[in-house]
Amino acid sequence: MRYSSNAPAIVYAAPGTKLSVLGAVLLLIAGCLLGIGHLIIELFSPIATEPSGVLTVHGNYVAAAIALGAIGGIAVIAGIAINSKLPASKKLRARVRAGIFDPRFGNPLHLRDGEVVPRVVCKETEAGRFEISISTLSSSVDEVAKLAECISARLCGRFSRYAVVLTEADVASNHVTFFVQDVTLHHEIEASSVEEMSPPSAYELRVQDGTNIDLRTSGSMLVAGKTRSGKTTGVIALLIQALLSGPDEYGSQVLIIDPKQAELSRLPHVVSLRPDGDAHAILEALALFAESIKKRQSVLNDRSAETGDAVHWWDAGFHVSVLFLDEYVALRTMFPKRASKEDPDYCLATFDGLVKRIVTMGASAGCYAIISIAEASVEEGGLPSMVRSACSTRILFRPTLPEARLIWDADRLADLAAPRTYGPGDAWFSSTDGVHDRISFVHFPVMRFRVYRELGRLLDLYFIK
Ligand SMILES: Nc1ncnc2c1ncn2[C@@H]1O[C@H](COP(=O)(O)OP(=O)(O)OP(=O)(O)O)[C@@H](O)[C@H]1O
Repeated sequence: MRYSSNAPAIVYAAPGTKLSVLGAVLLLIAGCLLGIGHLIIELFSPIATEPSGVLTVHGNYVAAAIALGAIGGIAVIAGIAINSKLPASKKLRARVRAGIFDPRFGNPLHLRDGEVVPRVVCKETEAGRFEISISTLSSSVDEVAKLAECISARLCGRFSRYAVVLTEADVASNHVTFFVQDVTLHHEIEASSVEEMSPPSAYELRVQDGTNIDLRTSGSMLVAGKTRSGKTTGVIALLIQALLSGPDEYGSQVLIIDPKQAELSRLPHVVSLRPDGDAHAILEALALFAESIKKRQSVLNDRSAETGDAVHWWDAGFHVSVLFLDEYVALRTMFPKRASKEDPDYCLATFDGLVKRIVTMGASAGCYAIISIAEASVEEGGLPSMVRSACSTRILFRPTLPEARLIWDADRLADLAAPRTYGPGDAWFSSTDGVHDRISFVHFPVMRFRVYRELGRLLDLYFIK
């Protein structure tokens, strides 16, 4: 199809609308024919020498009007029926095409007369989510990507709750995909008791309805966000799920390290700094966690040798083992940069070495670190690039684009649609599980029970077992 600056609006309408308009035109013509037939009778019957001839002509007009009226009526009804049965994706496609190509809406792609109009494909990926793909046939990727606002502006009426949340160009720059979703639809989990937080399986952690972290295909997690963004509550939602799985016989742990000496550090089995700032206990706990990875891996290796095939932790009856390092950047500053002769292991290098071992080696033995940083906008050097790249699940609470740039590569963010105003528990999330590789919006569980008390109770139960 080619662009025309004089094209009438109907050209870009949905097929049902086109049929209804055609039906309406036929009805109009039928009305005119009836009128003409009536006029013929009125004007010519008094003066005609052969009245039967006038009646025949009138009869022909009436017959034509009835035929056209019937066809027109059927076309109008069929058009309405087609429109009502049309899938939402097709309706959205028609609306977007009109918004982009109908000259009345301003020709945002600056197409010239006779130019081929880009192909628009729209599919509904799940309830309340659509992907609109527009080819870069006659315009550059940048020009097409700028259509996000124009598309959002066309999302009115039944699509008024929808917005473009992400724009992404394909690798070959052949088309740009706009991710449109119902921004009022809530997928969040609301749990009124801790039991409702049970994980769906031994290797999955629930984030929201339809979004789980699949630990089989992802590694350690990086969690960032400003203070009061819901970061700690979000991590607790994950820890509770690990605790509800219970310990296994292979040395699984739920180890919480909280250097802030805040609410978390008051819970049982949480490792914190000594009041004088000494962090030996933290290094010891990390060393034990790293040691447990070795032991678990050797169990898996023995099983693999026995069966002659790779045995995964989730097949071997292991439960997930989690290390939560709260305020990671602040925690690093607690360790001396240089060790003393008397205590050669007490230094930042030892801490970094242990964290590196855990995040790089842990996943294959079912051991995952959750590393939280208070602000994503940490100075360079605060968040070692090794940690950033090793953490394959990344979560940013109450995100802003400048913060997101420190968590994700710029090319993955360039296409994120204008950020909205986010509240506590709102986050951008990505994971390397093949499903959530693209950054998406999530809301972490709303837990309507005494979270810290339940966390403490579950920690006690976990370590008693
Ligand atoms: N998933 C959620 N949904 C709705 N509100 C939430 C959610 N998580 C947290 N909140 C609200 O946000 C407040 C701050 O949460 P939280 O303490 O987890 O933030 P934080 O980022 O860890 O802050 P800080 O760094 O100060 O500890 C909570 O008191 C709660 O009211």
